[in-house]
Amino acid sequence: MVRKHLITRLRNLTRPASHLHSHCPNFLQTRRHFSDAPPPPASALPPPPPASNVHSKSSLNQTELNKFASIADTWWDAEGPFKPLHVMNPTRLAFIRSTLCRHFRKDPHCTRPFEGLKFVDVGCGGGILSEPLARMGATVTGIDAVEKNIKIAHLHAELDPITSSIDYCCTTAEKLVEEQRKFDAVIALEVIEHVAEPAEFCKSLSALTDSGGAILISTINRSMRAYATAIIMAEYVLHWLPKGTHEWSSFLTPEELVLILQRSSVSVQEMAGFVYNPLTGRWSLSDDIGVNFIAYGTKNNE
Ligand SMILES: C[S@@+](CC[C@H](N)C(=O)[O-])C[C@H]1O[C@@H](n2cnc3c(N)ncnc32)[C@H](O)[C@@H]1O
Ligand SMILES: [Mg+2]
Repeated sequence: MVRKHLITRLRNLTRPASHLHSHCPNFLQTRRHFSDAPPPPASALPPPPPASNVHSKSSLNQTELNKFASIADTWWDAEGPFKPLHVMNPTRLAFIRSTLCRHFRKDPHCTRPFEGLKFVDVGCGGGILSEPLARMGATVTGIDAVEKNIKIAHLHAELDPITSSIDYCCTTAEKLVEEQRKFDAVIALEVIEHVAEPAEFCKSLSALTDSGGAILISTINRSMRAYATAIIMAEYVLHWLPKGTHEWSSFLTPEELVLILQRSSVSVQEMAGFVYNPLTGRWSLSDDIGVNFIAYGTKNNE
């Protein structure tokens, strides 16, 4: 049901941008289905650069990286600043399992459905997503721009023979592109709102994806509700996250993410929201993409 709604919305969204602009003058208004924030000016998205531009700009935003470096030793403290990611993990893994099993025609009920597939976890932090992916059989490369994160991730993964196979490296997506690395699935959860150039970052993620491969990105919608819940509530009232973790202006709306990915040769096939139930303390998948959301896309044939 959730999936049906979103797939119908996505059919409209994933038509070429030029088509939307020329035949659907109300496009910016229809965005309000997804976001209650005022629409950005039409110039908010830069025009696509020429195809010959092979050198991506750096995705590094040193202010953001400093924030993560300062709390790196708390990655595996389930009650620490990364508690929200730990609590969200089963829900986001459910989405990843279901979309990638369909994508790669794997049995979602088997214990190691991703056996034989190469995944890269971009902005892996301490490895809280990389580890379960490895347990599900994937050959995982985890990369992060913060050296301390990679050290923690490596030390933790060493505790278990299955996760000790994860290849952790302190680097960036654009550097892996320069090394001509390719993966079956490229996953970047809760990273894009912390990078310097989201559109360039998506181009790098796309370049890392093998033809026929898949991309998964999760982030926070630039909506008023996200400002109220993901920033005011989470940082200033409930103290789930350190104050200043997120900049509202760095969030992308689902529509912007779809367009940026489209310009990077990635077609978004499905989106889902993550919603928090304060009574159970659990997250679940929803068609409400007004705050936290995840997108699954496929690399177009070039
Ligand atoms: C909120 S954490 C998400 C961690 C992990 N993806 C997860 O969801 O469990 C964001 C991570 O992205 C990393 N990061 C930020 N900018 C990056 C960049 N340009 N390239 C690689 N990693 C980056 C940070 O160091 C941090 O570990
Ligand atoms: Mg974040």
